Amino acid sequence: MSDILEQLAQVLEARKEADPETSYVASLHQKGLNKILEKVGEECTETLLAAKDAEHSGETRDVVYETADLWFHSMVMLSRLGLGPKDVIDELASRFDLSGLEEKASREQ
Ligand SMILES: N=c1c2ncn([C@@H]3O[C@H](COP(=O)(O)OP(=O)(O)OP(=O)(O)O)[C@@H](O)[C@H]3O)c2ncn1[C@@H]1O[C@H](COP(=O)(O)O)[C@@H](O)[C@H]1O
Repeated sequence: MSDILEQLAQVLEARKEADPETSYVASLHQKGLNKILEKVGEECTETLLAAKDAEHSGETRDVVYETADLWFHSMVMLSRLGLGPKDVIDELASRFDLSGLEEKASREQ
């Protein structure tokens, strides 16, 4: 799994107990789950608007920026519920059919 996602998850855990005056993540936790979900919804809308613009303009920078905001707020939501990026990565991995790749690797040896 991405080291960055895992390191960010560790920072998010630590920020649960931080000062809401100085930590954005702590301020979200102080406001509660509904505020965190509101931010996930906002970032989702901003991401899809950026994607629609990108299809017309060919400029993809905003899509990457808004998707990072969406992933970040989704990670705060997961953290709030005692989950982390590993839970999602494991779920994706369980859906991923590795059989074709393993077969190809053994042919190449
Ligand atoms: N990756 C991020 C990150 N991405 C986005 N944001 C914040 O998410 C918010 C995005 O919301 P908006 O775009 O709606 O901006 P806004 O109008 O300021 O937000 P609201 O007032 O509506 O809540 C901004 O305040 C950004 O600063 C982030 N804040 C923090 N992090 C990471 O989280 C770590 C802990 O942050 P603190 O809790 O602030 O120490 C940091 O070290 C960073 O690595």
